[in-house]
Amino acid sequence: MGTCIAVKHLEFRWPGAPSPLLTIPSLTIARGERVLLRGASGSGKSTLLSLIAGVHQAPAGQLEVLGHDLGRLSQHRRDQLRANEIGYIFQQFNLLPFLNAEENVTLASQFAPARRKRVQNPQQHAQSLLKQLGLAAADTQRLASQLSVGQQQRVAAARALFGAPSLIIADEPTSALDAEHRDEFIQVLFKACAANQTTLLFVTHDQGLAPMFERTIELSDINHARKDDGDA
Ligand SMILES: Nc1ncnc2c1ncn2[C@@H]1O[C@H](COP(=O)(O)OP(=O)(O)OP(=O)(O)O)[C@@H](O)[C@H]1O
Repeated sequence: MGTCIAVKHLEFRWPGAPSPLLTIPSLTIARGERVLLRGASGSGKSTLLSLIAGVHQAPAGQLEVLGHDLGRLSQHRRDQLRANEIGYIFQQFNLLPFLNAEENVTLASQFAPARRKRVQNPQQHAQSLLKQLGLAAADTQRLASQLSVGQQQRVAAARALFGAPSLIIADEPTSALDAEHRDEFIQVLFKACAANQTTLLFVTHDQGLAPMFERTIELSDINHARKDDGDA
């Protein structure tokens, strides 16, 4: 199966902070795994995601993503790896309001040559992802600003899945949904990931989601920095 994410002795402190936010001796996530990362608000979940996505760099320890040691890559190479291999679903979706749903999805390809190469027809691929995620055909041509929150969430997921990236990082993408829509959204996300052996790292502080996932990681269990602080 292989390894998707391998962390060893990772340490990260925000500039000016009195102590490290993250001290993680070890964390391994296999390729194709669907993992829930849970932790209290402010415990460092988004920060860990930004390290895995190569947005920020940890000064100490080792962080390998899809076989690449991020500590040895330049910012440019990390940006390339993220664009080509990591689909990110943000808490606030970050859709472009003046583009329609389909255009928001295909836009991803313009910055990611490897993802673009894996797709023969971007429009068709976007339509098929949006359909799979439950967006009605007519809604794919509507501006993102005119879609409901739940519909925007589906578009954000389709954009992340465009071009079959190896890893999907989802940062609390269901926080605005009711329980029924939330479970349905997660199921379609699972289906889309399973189709491509995509690893899913899904972050939440919602206790109720754990039974849906293969594995739940409690950040307070793996992060020794927070344990020392006693406020995990
Ligand atoms: N860019 C930044 N600069 C300095 N400190 C930051 C920055 N981003 C986050 N922090 C701090 O790092 C800590 C963890 O924040 P983070 O967003 O990683 O937590 P989280 O677990 O994702 O929280 P939530 O569930 O509320 O989204 C907080 O104390 C926050 O203030």
